Amino acid sequence: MQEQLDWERQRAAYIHAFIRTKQALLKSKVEGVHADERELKETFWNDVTVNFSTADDTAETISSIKQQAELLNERERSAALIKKQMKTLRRLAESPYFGRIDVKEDGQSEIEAVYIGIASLMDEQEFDFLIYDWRAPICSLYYDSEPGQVSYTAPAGEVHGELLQKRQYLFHRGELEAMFDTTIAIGDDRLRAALAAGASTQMKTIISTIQKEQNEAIRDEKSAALIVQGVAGSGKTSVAMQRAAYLLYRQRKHLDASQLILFSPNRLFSSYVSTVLPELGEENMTQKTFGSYVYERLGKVYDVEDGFSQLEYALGAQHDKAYAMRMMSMRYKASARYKQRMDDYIALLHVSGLPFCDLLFRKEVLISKEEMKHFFDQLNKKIPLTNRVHLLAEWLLKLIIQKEKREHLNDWVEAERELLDEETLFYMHRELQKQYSNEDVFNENEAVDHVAARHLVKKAFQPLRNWVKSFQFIHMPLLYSHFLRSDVHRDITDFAMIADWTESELAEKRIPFEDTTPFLYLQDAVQGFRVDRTVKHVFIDEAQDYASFQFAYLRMMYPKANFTIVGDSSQALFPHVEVGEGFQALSSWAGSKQLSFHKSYRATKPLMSFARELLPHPEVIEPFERVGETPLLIVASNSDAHMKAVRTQIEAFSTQGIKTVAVVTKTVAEAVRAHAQLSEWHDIQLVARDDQTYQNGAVVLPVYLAKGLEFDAVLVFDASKEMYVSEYERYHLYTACTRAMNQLFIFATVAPCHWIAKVPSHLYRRKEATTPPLD
Ligand SMILES: Nc1ncnc2c1ncn2[C@@H]1O[C@H](COP(=O)(O)OP(=O)(O)OP(=O)(O)O)[C@@H](O)[C@H]1O
Repeated sequence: MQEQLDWERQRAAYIHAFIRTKQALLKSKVEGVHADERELKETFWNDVTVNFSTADDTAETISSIKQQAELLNERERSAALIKKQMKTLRRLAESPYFGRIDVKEDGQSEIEAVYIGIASLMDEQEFDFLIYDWRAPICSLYYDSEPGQVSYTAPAGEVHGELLQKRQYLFHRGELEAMFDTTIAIGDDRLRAALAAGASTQMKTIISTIQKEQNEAIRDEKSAALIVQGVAGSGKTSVAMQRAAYLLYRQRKHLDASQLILFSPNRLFSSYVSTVLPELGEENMTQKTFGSYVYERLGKVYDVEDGFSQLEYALGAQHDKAYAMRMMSMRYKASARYKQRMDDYIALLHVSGLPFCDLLFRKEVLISKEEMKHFFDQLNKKIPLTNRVHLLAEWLLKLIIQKEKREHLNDWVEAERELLDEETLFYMHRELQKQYSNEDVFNENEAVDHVAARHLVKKAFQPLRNWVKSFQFIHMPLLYSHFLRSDVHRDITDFAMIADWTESELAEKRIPFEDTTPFLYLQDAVQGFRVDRTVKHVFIDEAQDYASFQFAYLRMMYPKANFTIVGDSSQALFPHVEVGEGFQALSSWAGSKQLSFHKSYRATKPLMSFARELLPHPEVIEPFERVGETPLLIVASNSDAHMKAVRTQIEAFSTQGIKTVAVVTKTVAEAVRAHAQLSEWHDIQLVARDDQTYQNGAVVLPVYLAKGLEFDAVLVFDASKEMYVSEYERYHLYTACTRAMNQLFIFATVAPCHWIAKVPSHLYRRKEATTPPLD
């Protein structure tokens, strides 16, 4: 083995030297391009013949400017390309490869040693790949296969052969530190080492330790929708991110990062994953949250409730007398049944027509809703509904122009003209003088009056044009309530109450979160769907929190896109989604492929063995073998003792130098209260909104903002008896516990909730905390 290690060290040194030479070459190349660029900029006008005397001269001038600009652009593009190559080389210099497979293809006499790294490195003179990009087809064998007969799919078809050996390498600052031969997939030791390095506030890449089941998801190129149901910590987000990098590499001729979009659960999460693609040498993709998308579309006109406010209500407003009704409203409106009923309703709109709003100008009706209805109804009903709406908009805009022309004679114009300030009048004079500078006869004052009147009328009419262009002449709240009042909902108990409540919200221009997607859908159905055909791939993370209605909507909005949808039903946090309902709906998508991940990598074995017992079917989760301490349940005799115990633990973590510590609460209100008390003693951050960022250290946050993230240590702030009661609060508790990588502490006053009480006692330690002496 020593002999082989020496040989590998020599090769590593050779590769290192090769990279250095290449770096030097690129450095001088980029300097040359920059020098060219500078010279081009300095001499730009020397090489352009500027002559505007005749049309031909002008055309020639423009063409020569264009030519120069193109030259400059070309230099800038080459400089950018070289810089990208230099960046890749810098990464390779640090750790050139992490794996090697020896493959003998059928029909070939030679054994090829394939070294695998973050990017490929080629010796162009020898036509030799010194390093293969991990995304190259042959590298699939590294992740999937054990030594023996193997095959992989190459662009030209299936390749068969024998895998003779698999080796892993550890580099530190460019130096080969260790290597291991392995017969199984990717050695557990390497993975354990990666996980033991602990949590960080930016997600890490996993390319050197991708597991077989993960590799299948990353490399799938056939499915129109790849759906991954995976337990907590099974690598769903990691897979989604490496898959994006994989697709960008494999389809690089016709796919770039701007055509990829990721729907993430919140902005904290967006920032957590934002470094993965750049680290893999790719541009970042666009990231959105569903809430931000809805806000973009409806937020200008309506007060749109966000998902987190809805959740806070669901978790904390049980005393509200409308609570049961609201919860029912959330579930029903998110369901596939509700969408189907809305589709049926929309299909009839071309006959039943639409409700309109009066167009008001200075508090008076300029065009009445009856006039609109009259125009709309006399249009041929065979014309699609959205086209008729557009025809009505055109007609309204024409009427507005006509009315605008007559408006300057009205008294208000005269009155407002008197109020125009000096500066505006001065500019009007100047404009007029410019316009009429060659004319002899010119009554300037009269002309200014005229211009001022036109200016005032135009300004006053502009909002009317915008109103029409944004289709506000359709009374959307009324249309939505017509749908609520239609008798298709008769099988829903007490639906009249839901309809009354929704109408009263809409009357105040408020849209409850559960109504946002249906409302948008109905609005788009009459105004025309604003689909985005440029997006080629949509990634949806934490998909368990999407209702089937939301999935259906997104699918329609991105008609040219394939989908990668990852989630875990056991982490369903949102009350509007019936657990598993959204996922079930996905199975009917044409061309979809479903994969399940059962192995959980994030937490140590004792932590995951405990957390899975919180679920109805713990057996489906397979914890990864990694040693650690069992969770500690601390039951305090009263709230003072409870607080003291939490404080003591945070202090202990700080002394131990643990970098990421999260105090996880059920709601934001609880987080604010906890933070108020803890911050008297510790330097601790509060994350109460999804636009806040988190650096290292201790943080208090509600579970729905912690979802998707991970921490070295997690303290479940309060898991007392009355805190986690219902079935879906059970999933909140599970989500909170599964954020921990290495240490988990659960606090309760008097008694823990029954979800914890039913966990077998050998899976955790228990400690009592009594009233502390006064500080
Ligand atoms: N193959 C792997 N190699 C190294 N680390 C991995 C691998 N798979 C997962 N991990 C690590 O496990 C942790 C959990 O991964 P990730 O966040 O992708 O899981 P998830 O399924 O999205 O989790 P959750 O649903 O609980 O948020 C991360 O630290 C990730 O780096």
